[in-house]
Amino acid sequence: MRKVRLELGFSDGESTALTAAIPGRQTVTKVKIEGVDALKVLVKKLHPEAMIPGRGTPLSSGLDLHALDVVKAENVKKPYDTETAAFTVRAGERVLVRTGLALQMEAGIEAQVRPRSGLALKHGITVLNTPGTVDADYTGDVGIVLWNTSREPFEIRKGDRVAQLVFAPVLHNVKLVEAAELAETERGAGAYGHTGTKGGCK
Ligand SMILES: O=c1ccn([C@H]2C[C@H](O)[C@@H](COP(=O)(O)OP(=O)(O)OP(=O)(O)O)O2)c(=O)[nH]1
Repeated sequence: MRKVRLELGFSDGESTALTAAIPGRQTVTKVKIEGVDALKVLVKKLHPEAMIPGRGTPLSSGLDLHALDVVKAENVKKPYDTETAAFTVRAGERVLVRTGLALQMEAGIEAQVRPRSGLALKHGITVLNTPGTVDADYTGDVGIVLWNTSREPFEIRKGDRVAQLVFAPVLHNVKLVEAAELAETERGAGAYGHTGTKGGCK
């Protein structure tokens, strides 16, 4: 008989350890967790035509974000333009795609705005500041800084899924402590190609 130990850490810093006996030389191949609620993130429509994002498949990391309108940088504060059905992003141009949605997240969660790979590969459409950071305490429109890297204009219709939103854990309680010296490491100050590109790592 062998024992395995599982430790659960909670958001308030508490933790609990569970110990279970497993017979003989068997290994644990599956851990099933029940009774754990999904993390809830509030979403508010800032315009009735805004669309709530969803996952393509249950285990998709991202929820696809739908375009409500498209504005240039100087017009981000303007009211939504829901009269225009299709917006053209010129070759090389960057725009803000507004979703008409606002979020409210608990401390410890951030949302990241990321490109969709199909649009990137087929049309050269990416998110310029990827991953865009949506702070837990930001309650304005979730925007997508979209960049048409191609030589062709790209059309965005209202409702198109042009980027994806990934929720991720983030540490807020990190304190920078000034130090005169840092401990020695194998890498030291080596960076920007320090380990090369050929062959395997040692
Ligand atoms: O792709 C993005 C990036 C940012 N934001 C919103 C949410 C985020 O919380 C806020 C500020 O983003 P960030 O900190 O990246 O921008 P900044 O240029 O540093 O502005 P600020 O001074 O407002 O923090 O803008 C988006 O909606 N989409």
